[in-house]
Amino acid sequence: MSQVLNSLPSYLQADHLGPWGIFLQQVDRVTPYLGDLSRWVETLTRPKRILIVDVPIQMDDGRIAHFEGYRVQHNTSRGPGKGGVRFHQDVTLSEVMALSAWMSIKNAAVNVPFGGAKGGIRVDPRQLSRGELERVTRRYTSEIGLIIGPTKDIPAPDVNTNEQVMAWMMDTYSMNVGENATGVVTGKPIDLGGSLGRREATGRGVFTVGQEAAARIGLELKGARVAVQGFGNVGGVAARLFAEAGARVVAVQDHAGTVYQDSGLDLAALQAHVQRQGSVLDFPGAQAVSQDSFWDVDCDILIPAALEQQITAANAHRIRAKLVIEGANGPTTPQADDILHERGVLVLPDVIANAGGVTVSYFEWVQDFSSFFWSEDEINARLIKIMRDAFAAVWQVASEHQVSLRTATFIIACQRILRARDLRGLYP
Ligand SMILES: NC(=O)C1=CN([C@@H]2O[C@H](COP(=O)(O)OP(=O)(O)OC[C@H]3O[C@@H](n4cnc5c(N)ncnc54)[C@H](O)[C@@H]3O)[C@@H](O)[C@H]2O)C=CC1
Ligand SMILES: O=C(O)CCC(=O)C(=O)O
Repeated sequence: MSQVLNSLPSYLQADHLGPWGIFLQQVDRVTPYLGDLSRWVETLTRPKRILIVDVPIQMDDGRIAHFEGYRVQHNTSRGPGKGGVRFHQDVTLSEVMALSAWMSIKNAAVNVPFGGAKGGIRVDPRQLSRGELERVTRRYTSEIGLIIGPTKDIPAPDVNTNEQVMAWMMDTYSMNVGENATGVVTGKPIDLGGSLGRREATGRGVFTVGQEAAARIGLELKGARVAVQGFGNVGGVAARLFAEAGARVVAVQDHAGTVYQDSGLDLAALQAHVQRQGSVLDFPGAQAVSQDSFWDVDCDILIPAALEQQITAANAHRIRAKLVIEGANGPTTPQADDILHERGVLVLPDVIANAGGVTVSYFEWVQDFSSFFWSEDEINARLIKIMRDAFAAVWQVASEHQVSLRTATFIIACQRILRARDLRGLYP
């Protein structure tokens, strides 16, 4: 690690092997390409603002339960903080810090006028009743209300949060400030100022850049074998779009199980099964395989669309895909990245591959401010153009510097962020 990283305060150094540590390693890799702007690079290694909140609620049985919540604003040089909120039993500060930093990079990579932020609550929402979930959401929103707002920091859905959670967040914030603040969150229901196309946007972005990358490496999508980890908002939509393009989705893994079908899974039936049963487990007609065997599946395209640190030095050698498209944030460790690179596997990094969601969140925010709503065709066309242009720029920088697509995305994004920082200057 460089001297910049050694000079960090202890709470930022605590977790070199966790997600934040991975982000720091990624910054280390990009620094040599930043020229004069590298004098500002330490900015990226110190989140602007970290808020840790206690979220007490009354459970249905009368007990008082406390949950730990976070909101981290990594960088706001290019605009208000923007990024999702995750409800998961394993959420940590390191994770939320890294996720907020990847938002800064992602937002700059697709050039939407936002900084990076992210939030989370350390809670397993599957263990909560609907009433408990609503109380946790509303209390958390009030607690982070100190720092969020339509021009300050705008949350959105992430793992285990959805349109309903965004509706509760918007309503709570609006009640607290005494006005209808639809622009405080994105990913809302359409009836409350949400945008057409937002629900599918991340998966559509994954598919769009996947299409571009496949064309560059001569991989025909028709008949291509696809394996997807995570069958939620991102993985579910991406799988469907690849299947619609003629690919065969042969394996799907979620938190509870892995299903495999050599002839291709019936995704509509699988989606209905998940709605009913809560997971892909026991999907009729498919073969159940162990969680670990997922990495050995014979496929051309692998889409990790669940959580961080899934592709590691322990399984990267086993991956048979030619193309990995990171729907999830941070699914590949730096060691695994190097192994895949040496093996000639092309990795489309999260910071560009899953930027479709925040791109349509940007459209939603703009529509809320203007109270003028666009058609779904208009939204999808604008989304696809932004994703294709961003991909082309990343591809060009990667070729120019002979670096990975991840480092190329970081070069473009860090230059934009640090240029904005430089232009703002220091006060006084
Ligand atoms: N929702 C969005 O718009 C965006 C999400 N992302 C990222 O995409 C990833 C997935 O997010 P969503 O689809 O929104 O979440 P989701 O909550 O809709 O779905 C998550 C999926 O991952 C599965 N999963 C959870 N733990 C797992 C494990 N240990 N092994 C295998 N599968 C597991 C769940 O069963 C579920 O199918 C996350 O990394 C998130 O940060 C990135 C950009 C935008
Ligand atoms: O739509 C957004 O604002 C952010 C989505 C998100 O959390 C992500 O891209 O990881």
